[in-house]
Amino acid sequence: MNQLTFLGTGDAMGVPRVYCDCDVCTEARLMGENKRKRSSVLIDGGDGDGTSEQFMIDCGPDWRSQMEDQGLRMVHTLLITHAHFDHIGGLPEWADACRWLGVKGRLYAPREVIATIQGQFPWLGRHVDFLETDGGIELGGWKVHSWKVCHGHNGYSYAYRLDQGGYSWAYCSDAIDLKTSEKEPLHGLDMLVLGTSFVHELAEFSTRSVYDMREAQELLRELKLGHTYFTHMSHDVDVRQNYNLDQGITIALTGMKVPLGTLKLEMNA
Ligand SMILES: O=c1ccn([C@@H]2O[C@H](COP(=O)(O)O)[C@@H](O)[C@H]2O)c(=O)[nH]1
Repeated sequence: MNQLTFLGTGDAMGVPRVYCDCDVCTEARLMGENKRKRSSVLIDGGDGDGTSEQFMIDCGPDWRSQMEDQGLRMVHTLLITHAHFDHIGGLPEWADACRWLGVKGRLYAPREVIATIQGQFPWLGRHVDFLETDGGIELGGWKVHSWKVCHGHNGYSYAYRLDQGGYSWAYCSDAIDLKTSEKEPLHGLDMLVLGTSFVHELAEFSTRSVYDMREAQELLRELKLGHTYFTHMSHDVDVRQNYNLDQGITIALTGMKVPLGTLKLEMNA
C-alpha cells in the first residue's frame, strides 16, 4: 500500500526560529518534539522495494537533512506547489544530487511555477526535466490534479489532489480564505494535508497568508471529509498541548507515516 511520510511540518521559518527563545523554540532546541523542518512529504509504495514510483511534494531548504533523516539517497521526482523559498530552496542541492548520480530529475509543477523556478535557478535545466501538471498527470499510479489556491498576502499557491483506486487525498499547505471554486476539489476526500501556521493568528487579516487552526476547523466542518493532518506550523503551535481539535484532525509530526488507501480486509471462506 502507498504511504505518505511527513519530512517536515514547519512554516516558512521552521522551528526553532532563529534567535527566538519562546517556550516552543526552546523545547525544539533542547528536546525536539517541536523541531519542525520546512513542510514536505514523501509518497512511496511503503514496501521499500522501489517498485512504485517515489516522489516528494516540495523541496525546501531542509531537503538535504530531510533525506538524511530518512536514510534516503535520492528521490528522482518532485511535485512543487509554488515558488516560494520555503518550498523550493532545496532545488539546487537536489539538482546537484542528480548531477552526481548522472540522472535527470523530474520536476512537476504548474507551467507558471516552472517559469518562476527557471528564472530563479537558470542552471537547473542541465540536470532536471521540467514537466507541467496543468492538464493533469499520472504519477506513481496516482491521477494528479493541480489547482490554484488563495495564499492571502503572499498571492497564490497550488494544491494537489491525488486519486487512485477510489481513494482520494489532497495536499494544500499554503492557503487561506478559499473561494467556493477553490474548495471544489477538496470535497469528498478521504484525507487532506492542510497548512495551519498558527492556532489562532491575531495579525490583521490582510497581512495573513495561511489558515489558522480555528479557521481550518470551520473549513473542515463544511467539507466533511475523512481525516485531516495539519502541517506548515510555526512556533505558535506546541505539539505537547491539547488544542481540543475536532475529531478526525491530527497535528502531523516529523517522520509520521500515513497509509494512503483503504485496507481491504480479507474474509475467511
Ligand atoms: O515571492 C515570494 C514571497 C514570499 N516568499 C517567502 O515565502 C514565505 C512565505 O511564508 P508563508 O508563511 O508560507 O506565507 C516567506 O518566507 C517569504 O520570504 C518567497 O520566497 N517569494
